[in-house]
Amino acid sequence: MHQSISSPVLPRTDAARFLQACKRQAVDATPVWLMRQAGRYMSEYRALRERYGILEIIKTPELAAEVTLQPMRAFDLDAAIIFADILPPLEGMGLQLSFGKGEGPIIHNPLRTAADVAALQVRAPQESLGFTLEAIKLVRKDLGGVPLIGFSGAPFTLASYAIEGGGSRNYLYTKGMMFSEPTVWHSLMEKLSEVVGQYLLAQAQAGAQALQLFDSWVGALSPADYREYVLPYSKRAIEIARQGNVPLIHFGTNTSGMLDLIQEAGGDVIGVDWHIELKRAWELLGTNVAVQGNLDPVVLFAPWPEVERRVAALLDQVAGRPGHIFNLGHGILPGTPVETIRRLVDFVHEYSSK
Ligand SMILES: Cc1c2[nH]c(c1CCC(=O)O)Cc1[nH]c(c(CCC(=O)O)c1C)Cc1[nH]c(c(CCC(=O)O)c1C)Cc1[nH]c(c(C)c1CCC(=O)O)C2
Repeated sequence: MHQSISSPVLPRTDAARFLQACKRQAVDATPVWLMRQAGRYMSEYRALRERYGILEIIKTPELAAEVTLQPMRAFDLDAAIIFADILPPLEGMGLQLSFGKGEGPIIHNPLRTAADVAALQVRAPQESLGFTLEAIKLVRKDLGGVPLIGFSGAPFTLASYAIEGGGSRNYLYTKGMMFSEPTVWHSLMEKLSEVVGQYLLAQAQAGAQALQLFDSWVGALSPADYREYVLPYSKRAIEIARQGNVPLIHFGTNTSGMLDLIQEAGGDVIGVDWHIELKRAWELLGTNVAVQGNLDPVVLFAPWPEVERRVAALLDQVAGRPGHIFNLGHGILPGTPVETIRRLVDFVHEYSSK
């Protein structure tokens, strides 16, 4: 790979802010980063995607590092997130993954039987996911002190892709295994919690200064099912990751009815979506955690004055309480205007520092 592909990021922001907020310390301005901040809404990303597939980018550390830096050069963000995806750990376990054109991820040999689960391998992340660990080391050199977030899918969300074979609306096969074959389910979740925990820990050891666990689809479960079939495994993964001694953000969507359980599973920061007022979420969670969120990503398609009004209202809800990290409630959508992102990041800093 040619060296000149990545140029360093000049830190404009106060590099300490994001990690201070994770620890609920006072900050000069609310830190902001955005889930899926590298991606198709940026022309720089689309240009690289014309030449390389998404898995090719993820598995080439120089390219993954470059894509990680693209939004950092364009916006005054307070943290970078390593460019990867939640699904490659499943490849390491023996599942065949591809990204179909415009259809999202496909697992070609989904898990359906006890034998499928028994055949899954638990390999060391250094062996199966070394490319992301390498990308973390590369990108740290160019970040000028701005913190880098490593991440993993959570056991439930990974199980849902592994069992359904892709995205899903009703999780019939996933819940089918959970409800009808609980022994198989528990054995799968045991393996996944080990893989996820070790992967997060390895990312911290490679240089990630914070970690995020994405349990994107866990809101599909009832609180009772979460408690019985998921919580112990997310908790186990987080316990392993904690040996890395970096703050951990525990994120899910549609979790308003089980925030207490998400918190019980662990995390220094709880990520919430827009189905609950941020202030109310924080009241339910109590004073021992920081919060991240929670603007509806579709708001960013509105005219700027409307975006500004809503962002100000969100910041007002939690003003004066240390430990808020501004983010969307879920990932940036393709087609989001780049100029709105630029104004959003600057406005969060400006408004919250007054
Ligand atoms: C569920 C999930 C996935 N991947 C991820 C999640 C959890 C977060 C969430 O809930 O949104 C996480 C993810 N995926 C990607 C990142 C990169 C880091 C960042 O946030 O900038 C992160 C953090 C790159 C990606 N992962 C993917 C893209 C787009 C693919 C492309 O470039 O063609 C990117 C930038 C592909 C992907 N990957 C996944 C899907 C469903 C898809 C297809 C749908 C889509 O295109 O958005 C699985």
